[in-house]
Amino acid sequence: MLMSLRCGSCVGVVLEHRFRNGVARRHYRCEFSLFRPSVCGRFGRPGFPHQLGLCSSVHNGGVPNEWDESKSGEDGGEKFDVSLARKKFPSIIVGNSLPVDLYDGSSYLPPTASPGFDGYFPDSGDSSWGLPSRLCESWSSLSLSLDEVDTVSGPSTEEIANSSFVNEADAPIVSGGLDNAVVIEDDLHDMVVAEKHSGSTSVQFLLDRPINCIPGLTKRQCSQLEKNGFHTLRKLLNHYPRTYADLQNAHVGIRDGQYLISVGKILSSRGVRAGYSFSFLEVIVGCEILDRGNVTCEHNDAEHNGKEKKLICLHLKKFFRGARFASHAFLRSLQEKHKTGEVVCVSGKVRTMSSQDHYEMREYHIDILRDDKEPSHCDGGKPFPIYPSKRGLNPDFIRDAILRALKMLSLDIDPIPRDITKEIGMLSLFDAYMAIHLPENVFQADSARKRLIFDEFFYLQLGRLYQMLEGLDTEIEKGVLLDRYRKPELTSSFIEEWSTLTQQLLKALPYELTPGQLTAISEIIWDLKQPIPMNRLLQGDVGCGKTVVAFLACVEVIGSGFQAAFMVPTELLAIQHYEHFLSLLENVDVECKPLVALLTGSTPARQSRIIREGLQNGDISLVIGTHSLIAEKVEFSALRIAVVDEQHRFGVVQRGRFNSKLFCSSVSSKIASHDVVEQSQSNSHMAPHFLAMSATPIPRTLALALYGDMSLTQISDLPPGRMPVETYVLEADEHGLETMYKMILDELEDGGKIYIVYPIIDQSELLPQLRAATADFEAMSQRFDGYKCGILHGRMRSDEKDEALRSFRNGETCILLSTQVIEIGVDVPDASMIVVMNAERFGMAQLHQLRGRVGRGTRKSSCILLASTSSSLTRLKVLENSSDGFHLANMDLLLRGPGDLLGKKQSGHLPEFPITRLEIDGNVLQDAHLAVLKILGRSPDLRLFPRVKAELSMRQPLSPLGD
Ligand SMILES: Nc1ncnc2c1ncn2[C@@H]1O[C@H](COP(=O)(O)OP(=O)(O)OP(=O)(O)O)[C@@H](O)[C@H]1O
Repeated sequence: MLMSLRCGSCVGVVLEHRFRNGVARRHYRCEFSLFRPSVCGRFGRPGFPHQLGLCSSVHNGGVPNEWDESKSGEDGGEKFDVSLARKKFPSIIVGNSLPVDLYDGSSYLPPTASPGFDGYFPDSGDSSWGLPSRLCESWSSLSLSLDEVDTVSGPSTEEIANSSFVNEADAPIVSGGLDNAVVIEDDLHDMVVAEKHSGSTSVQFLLDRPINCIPGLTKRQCSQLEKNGFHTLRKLLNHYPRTYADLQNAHVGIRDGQYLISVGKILSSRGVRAGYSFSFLEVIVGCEILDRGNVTCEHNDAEHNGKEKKLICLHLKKFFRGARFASHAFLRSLQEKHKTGEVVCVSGKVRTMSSQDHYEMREYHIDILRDDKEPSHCDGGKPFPIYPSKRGLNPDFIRDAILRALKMLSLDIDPIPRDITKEIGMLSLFDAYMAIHLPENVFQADSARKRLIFDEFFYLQLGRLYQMLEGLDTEIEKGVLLDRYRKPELTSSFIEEWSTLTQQLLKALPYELTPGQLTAISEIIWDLKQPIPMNRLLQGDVGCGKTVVAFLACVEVIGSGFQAAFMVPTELLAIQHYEHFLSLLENVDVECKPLVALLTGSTPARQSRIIREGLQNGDISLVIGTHSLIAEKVEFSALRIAVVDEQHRFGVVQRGRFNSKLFCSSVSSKIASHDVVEQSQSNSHMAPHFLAMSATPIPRTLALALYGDMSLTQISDLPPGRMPVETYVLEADEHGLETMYKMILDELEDGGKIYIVYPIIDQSELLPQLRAATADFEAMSQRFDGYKCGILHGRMRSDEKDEALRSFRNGETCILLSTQVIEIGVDVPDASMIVVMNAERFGMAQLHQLRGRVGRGTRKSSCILLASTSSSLTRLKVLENSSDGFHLANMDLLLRGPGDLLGKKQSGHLPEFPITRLEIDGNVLQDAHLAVLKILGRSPDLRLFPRVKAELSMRQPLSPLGD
């Protein structure tokens, strides 16, 4: 229940009483205090800390205050006598009675949480910004301008409702707006929100208003922003910080090679001509940091902030080669880019220099902060946002524009009802925007990050499920579908529901599927039977048996009269899969076996033409191949599933092309069975199902998979009898090499088969430290006399490669010297040892993949990683201790850096703002899934959530199925 009344002591205060179970809670908002602090100084003071707690956000209408407490007791939760109140205050609105208009709501300014962010408001440029004491004036002028530019409307039912949820963990009761007040029980809440929706359209589209609605920006500034892609408020607000600087430089000691992010002043900048065609730029930045030598555990913060700081000099160097870079004009322009005295934030890896406290940075990022900002005395230790640079835009200007945009936000910009986000511990969208741009601390920023990732996942999944529901006719069908999603154990098909061909293949397998494989294939087949294209990532550690699962999926569609395509990144793998599939098919007891083809870059032209014809007329049911499969000339008659192994190895464009190979309506595959002809007719215009496989969940892949709206299937067990691969990290000194040779010999004498992997094919003068496969061939053959060596690398012809692998597989050769060409998918079950030369040259995920080439049978296997630099030992030791691909992917993420904020770039260079952290983001995905089910469970057609629906179509235009 809501009561609206004026505060007796000042103009413009709205007192709201919300009731639940007879308990009233008071919320006070001083609408006008934001404009006129002098009228009522008790409200909206800029100094109020904005309580952006991690999960327990508190926004007392944006204004918690002493008056609140003194009048309403500790939590404002005293019993309230409605009838008495009604007598006293005729303006109180009870039940469905019409509202009494107390004031004109048109001048309403959303109760944004300006307090607490004051420290950040810019103090350059427009002088009315920034100084905390002037914040209210800023708001005042802002509000007026807002009105002038068709500002957000008065608070809607939703607005109040949302803000009430933000306030406390109390009832999800919607209080009435200023023009309407209704008592609503929980389950009616959304209905009313929907009804009142029409009144809040301007709020809904607030984020999509053009950039020129931001008050205080000149026309030139607006066009500058637009030129850089910031066309709307949303675009600007979604320009998230790349990282945050600790302006206090709380580093305690610097090591060589350490990644440093530090704030300091430019001491000098000079462009130096070092030769006719050689020059460099050196910018020296002086940074105050804590002096490690003087820091002991007992020292308190005060001491740290005081005399124990010391100045270090960072020498940022950039080198140029070429006569034109050595000209005076060029060097002058270069050095003038960095002005002495400018305060900057620098990040990059440091190298110690010969003079003490001097460090060199060769690959660095430099961001100009404010000209006048004293690094060590500002912002009270709050993280200072550093934005990705935009060409031609001054970073200060971007920051200012974002702050102005933030001030336009209202509490209710969130289309997702607060009760839902609150239940899963997410910030409201308003809080998330505030906290990502103006965090009080890194935890807040992280919570904001989660919420923003949540949104990405939420709308992707919502779109997908919504489309599925739209495809169903009856409420019962919709209910069943939602139920299955709620209970994932139901989203799998029973073996009896599989096509006859699939069941036959299952019977013919030389082993039993593991529980993980069985669940995976059941889920996939369930998806294959749905009327929308599957988009699924099949993940599992190396050697867990993903291939057979993918084969079964292909066979399922073939058994239903369609075609399947299986794309792998190397020719070697294509041949291996082809032969593997044929061998499995041999044992299948069916009358008409499907025709399988192999298509790679080495397939002779004539043969390739025949295969293409076979695919076009439907004679060929399964084609296995490399990226040749997505060549323009390849057309399918009835492609129903595209499987892509190690999908991250293919470029986005390549994958996209595979995706867009639309399945044509003519179903003419010769294997068509009576099973599913009926199904084929109903969805003959659907895009093919897409199944990606990966044993290396590298962050980028996973992030893309998640953002790319993929369902995830994980195989978490290994076939029985597998033993973990023993891993040894050796330094390539004399002792290490001897140990390695001895281990190889022992293994050979024991009947083992060994891969030796090299980083390069031929010895290179430029890289003398790297061992090469061809150069070592003779030496290895001599050393292990009596054991035949083979060689395999990417420059060999296709048939030579095939032959080399075949010889190794059948035991003719016991040692295979190879490059990383064997890294993906090569399956020789009795290979028992792998040695990786110059292991430091490989990424962790790569090494894990290489290690996965052994231990694929029942024989005990080992892996030797030979490191030629002692500095890489620590990194490699991680592999010694873990055989879990997911863990290693996370370690890679930590060591190489998390890439760009929303996974758009993978820099691998910076420990940037950590928006893509696997473990956490996995949970967020789960949360988003739950939220989607909640929303659709309440309203499958989103009728009750018009704002969610509008947002969905904004983000992901709802296209017809399969488009
Ligand atoms: N259930 C099972 N029981 C026993 N062996 C199995 C089972 N499933 C698969 N295998 C065998 O395990 C080996 C590895 O399988 P597969 O090549 O499918 O693994 P993978 O997950 O694709 O590995 P990678 O990621 O390295 O490509 C193969 O020799 C395969 O025949």
